[in-house]
Amino acid sequence: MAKLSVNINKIATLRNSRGGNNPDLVKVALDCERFGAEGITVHPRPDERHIRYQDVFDLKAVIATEFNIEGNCREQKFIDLVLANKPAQVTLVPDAQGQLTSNHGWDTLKHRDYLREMVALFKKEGIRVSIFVDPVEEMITAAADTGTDRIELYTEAYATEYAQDKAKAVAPYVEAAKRAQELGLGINAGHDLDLHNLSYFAAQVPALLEVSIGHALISDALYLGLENTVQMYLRQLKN
Ligand SMILES: CC(=O)[C@@H](O)[C@H](O)COP(=O)(O)O
Ligand SMILES: NCC(=O)COP(=O)(O)O
Repeated sequence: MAKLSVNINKIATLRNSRGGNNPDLVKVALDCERFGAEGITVHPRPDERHIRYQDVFDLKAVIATEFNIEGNCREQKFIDLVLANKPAQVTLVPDAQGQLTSNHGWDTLKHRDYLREMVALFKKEGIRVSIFVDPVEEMITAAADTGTDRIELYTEAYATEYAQDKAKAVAPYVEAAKRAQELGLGINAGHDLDLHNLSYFAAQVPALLEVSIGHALISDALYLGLENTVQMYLRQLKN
């Protein structure tokens, strides 16, 4: 069964909107672990609009499951942060500065030499490396040439097309995973996976090791916890 790594970026977004420590990011990470999550994912961005660099140190000190740090290794600050914390896994994502969210995988052909250098740097420190890629055969093949341990398949296209034709939506991911398997690469996946599209993806894509899920999971936590919470507030007003 693929592991679930919970991406807690959105908890930090909410916390930062008031400047205090509510919700408490570290507590949420520990709660996710207590409830069965097998990993915690964060994606610190250069503007620190959600995960702050200090959060990474605070999380690393306490979490017991797999810590996965995602980000763009073109930022020296990101490289230093990862090397200082030595997470179980670093996922290299080619986002531009100020980008709203991740929207494409690496061009592993164009950036093969650079990625090879980055992969070696992190692996030397005992950190597993995963490269974020679109489900395109040449990109998977060139990713293997970098020496990376794993790839993370960027699943936004699957999530968007799922409602219309799920078999067609998943087909490129199945092919990409087969190619990755042939090349000896581990397979992760993420972006816009949710309660509707996840089980089909996990059933169809061979050798899936890990999914990282944030936006939908945190949104669902609000929906599913809202009834209890409203009732608790109402109880406070009764006397
Ligand atoms: C790498 C990836 O797939 C993203 O989903 C990312 O981790 C989310 O980042 P934001 O929370 O900033 O949208
Ligand atoms: N790597 C993908 C991730 O961490 C979470 O993506 P999303 O569920 O927030 O779209």
